[in-house]
Amino acid sequence: MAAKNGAAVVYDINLPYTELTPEANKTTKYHEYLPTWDPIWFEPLKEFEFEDPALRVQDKSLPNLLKDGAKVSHIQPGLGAIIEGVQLNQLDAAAKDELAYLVSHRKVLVFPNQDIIDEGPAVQQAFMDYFGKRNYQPVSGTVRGHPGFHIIHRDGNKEEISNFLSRKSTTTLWHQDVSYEMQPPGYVMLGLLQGPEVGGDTVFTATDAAYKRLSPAIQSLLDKLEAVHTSSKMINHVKAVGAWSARIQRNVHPLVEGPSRDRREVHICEWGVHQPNVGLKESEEKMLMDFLLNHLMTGHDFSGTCQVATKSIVLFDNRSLIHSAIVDYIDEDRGARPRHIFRLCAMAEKPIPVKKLRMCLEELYTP
Ligand SMILES: O=C(O)CCC(=O)C(=O)O
Ligand SMILES: [Fe+2]
Repeated sequence: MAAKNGAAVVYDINLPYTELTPEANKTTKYHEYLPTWDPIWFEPLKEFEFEDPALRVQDKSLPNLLKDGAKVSHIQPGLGAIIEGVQLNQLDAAAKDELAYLVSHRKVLVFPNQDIIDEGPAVQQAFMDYFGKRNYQPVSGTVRGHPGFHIIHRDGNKEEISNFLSRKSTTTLWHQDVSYEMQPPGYVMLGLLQGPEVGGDTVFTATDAAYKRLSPAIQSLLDKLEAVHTSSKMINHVKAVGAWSARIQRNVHPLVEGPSRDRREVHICEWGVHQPNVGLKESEEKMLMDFLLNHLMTGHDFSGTCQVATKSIVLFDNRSLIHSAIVDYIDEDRGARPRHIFRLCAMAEKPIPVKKLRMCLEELYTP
């Protein structure tokens, strides 16, 4: 097999689509997007060049993106915006650069009623390829023929949800997407194919704002630390549900990092904030993690909720946020009401040890 940088090699073995109950089979609207678990080998990634499209923008009034009729409503003063009157499938290169600029400044944008939702996986993947190197996640169900897609489909899923809640007191799982890659995703797209009328929202917390709130003493301690990011827990989950997965990814990133932009963000992984050179002890590491997680999760002045209605596209900057799905659309008898979402990630720069907090709570069952 020729070693290509991060390429996906799809074997000629088509496993059946995720099995649905007859009821879920009827309610599912986008069968083409049901998760498939065909064996795919992902070549390890080598370092690659990344140029952030946001850095090409000169005119900060964003005239190519925000034309007449576009409406920008902030979700929270420092975070998030709902953009109406813009169709993502109509954007040219200059407008996409401005989109990247707006995403990286507001951190998360919601675009309701997007026609691109119905244009198929090839069009959606091509759109996201503009924003960085395509990500193949080695541990998730994907769209057959389009291994860049990561799919979450819930309809019923009674056993999975009750197993999960037998160990956890909430469905909230704060994380950063695919942070175990050497060059983790920057721009990320979520597309809601089908969702409940109420609920199924996504919460976001800004890790640069969280860092700024800390005292200089704590900041300078965090500045010296690194965190281990690994896909091993997700792979264990994937194996537990009987699926196939290709490789464990593990990378060590600075805990606090700063991109070529002007802010500091914290990047943490739940199962490791340690730096052998600094030599934190286990109890110190635990104390620090508990403190940071609590700080990030309870900082409602730098977090917000996005209402993600059917046919919405959400774009967020994975470098300066952590986020969580909210699985609150569960009926006692049936389990989850239908919710079907795809995620596409565009990988960005290698985290560099300057000033931002990379946070990942990836004890996840899916992402
Ligand atoms: O379902 C959502 O709202 C978010 C999903 C997510 O965080 C992920 O797939 O990584
Ligand atoms: Fe995620």
